[in-house]
Amino acid sequence: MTLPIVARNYREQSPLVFCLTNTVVTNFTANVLLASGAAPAMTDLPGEARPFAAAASAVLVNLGTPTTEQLRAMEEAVESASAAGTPWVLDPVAVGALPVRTEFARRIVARRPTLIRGNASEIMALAGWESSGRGVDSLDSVQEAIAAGRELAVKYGSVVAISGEADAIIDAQRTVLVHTNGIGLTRITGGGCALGAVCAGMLAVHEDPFEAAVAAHGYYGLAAEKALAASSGPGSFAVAFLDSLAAVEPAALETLNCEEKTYA
Ligand SMILES: Nc1ncnc2c1ncn2[C@@H]1O[C@H](COP(=O)(O)OP(=O)(O)O)[C@@H](O)[C@H]1O
Ligand SMILES: Cc1ncsc1CCOP(=O)(O)O
Repeated sequence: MTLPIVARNYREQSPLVFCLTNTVVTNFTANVLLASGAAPAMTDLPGEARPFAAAASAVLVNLGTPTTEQLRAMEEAVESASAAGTPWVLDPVAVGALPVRTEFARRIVARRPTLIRGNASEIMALAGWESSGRGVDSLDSVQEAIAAGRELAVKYGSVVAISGEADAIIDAQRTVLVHTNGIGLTRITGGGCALGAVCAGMLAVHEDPFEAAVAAHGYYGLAAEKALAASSGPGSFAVAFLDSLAAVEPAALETLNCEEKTYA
């Protein structure tokens, strides 16, 4: 895989990532994109979403705090991104746990996201499986969700990324586990949501979405490890994480601990 090249292209090209995301993590997500070298832009107004999705490098649709109006803007953005060939990421936050977004996510996924990114419970629920999410958190393991992820990948032609102790990246043929220590990210809000934005940016700079997703997870996880070593609790971790995103060298991805899995 060409992971360092993906990260280098990301820094050099600074993709414009249009985020329709939740109110909890908007500011953090913008800072994560800036620190990592991308350009964030947030709007969720119907009427603006359509032209912007066609002009942006990539689009993130995150269902964390949907409003009726935001859902309309998301439909516009997805329609427009699909027509323009703009890569887009679906993050099905709390799908399975809450009804309105679950119905919406199951409908919009049929528009074939370039990448579906979520925790194990969200991916299982999106695939129509029994799951045991607790609000925005997963109570299921990545291993339990891999078969559900593959079902989504086959059905919609999407890459699927499942976050957890190790992150699983899946498409119809391949499954790779990315091993980094991202535990610090589970102690602040937005750790998963901002990862979706970085994934969107990496998709914009590399033609193979599977490799782009692996690179995004690896880069993000390496930054989290560096930040953990430099911090003394969740507050200082959040600040150190931004510094680490800016400091991680693309070449660090050469030695990323990736495990290719084969399943029957
Ligand atoms: N148990 C864990 N140990 C180490 N890192 C984790 C663990 N769970 C999640 N992470 C990391 O935290 C980040 C956010 O993942 P997660 O918390 O699963 O997302 P979400 O916020 O969507 O539930 C990812 O980079 C993931 O690798
Ligand atoms: C707490 C919360 N509630 C609705 S969205 C959200 C943010 C969740 O962010 P993450 O799952 O990335 O920590």
